[in-house]
Amino acid sequence: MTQNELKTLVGQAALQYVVPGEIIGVGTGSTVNKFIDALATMKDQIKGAVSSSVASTERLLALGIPVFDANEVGELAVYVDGADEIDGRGHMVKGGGAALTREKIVAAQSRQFVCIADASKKVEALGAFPLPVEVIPMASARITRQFAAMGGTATLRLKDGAPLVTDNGQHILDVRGLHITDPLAFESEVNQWPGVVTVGVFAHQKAQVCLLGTEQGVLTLTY
Ligand SMILES: O=C(CO)[C@H](O)[C@H](O)COP(=O)(O)O
Repeated sequence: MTQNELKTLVGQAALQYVVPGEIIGVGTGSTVNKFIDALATMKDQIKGAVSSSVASTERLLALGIPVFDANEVGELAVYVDGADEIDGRGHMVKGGGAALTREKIVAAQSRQFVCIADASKKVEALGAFPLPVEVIPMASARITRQFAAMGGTATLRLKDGAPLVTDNGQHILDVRGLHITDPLAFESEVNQWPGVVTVGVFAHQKAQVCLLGTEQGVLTLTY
């Protein structure tokens, strides 16, 4: 199976976690796009979605799924999102699509995080994928130095030759060379650095379930 087919498989499999009559938390990325397409087949059974990005909002609305502001709704039963890496305890690296801040907000508002990913995302330890960190632009040079002091090399993410601007109007640093042995402690520490909006380690907002797309079918991992 191609990676695209595996993404379709897990996107469809996530429908089993959709609670009829509820508002669903929806993440961002190519795997989530498959979930959104599948969700459209049961749009009459749900109230709508809370979205983690402008891109997902546009896709949801185009398919006729109402999108609610996070502040208009209470706790969500389930949040479905992809990941760039997921370890054996449900800790993830996210933000390859630059949506990490809103993803963490919607995840925090949800009782259950269902991660959907193809098998290439499963890792022993986080850190091979460059770690996305959303930062306030005026702090990016200092934050780059702080990562250098812990052995990481941060580079400003560009789009069309200019710094990428997130949905929140901020910048993204991608950090290579980190060894994240304690994701909870790492996330807590980096989150405290002035100018860091969100670090792409999701350990406090980890997954409770991962639907992993493999050649043998969908593997359900629980944490
Ligand atoms: O964190 C994300 C976006 O910010 C995505 O969930 C992550 O990058 C995985 O994306 P894809 O499903 O396209 O591989």
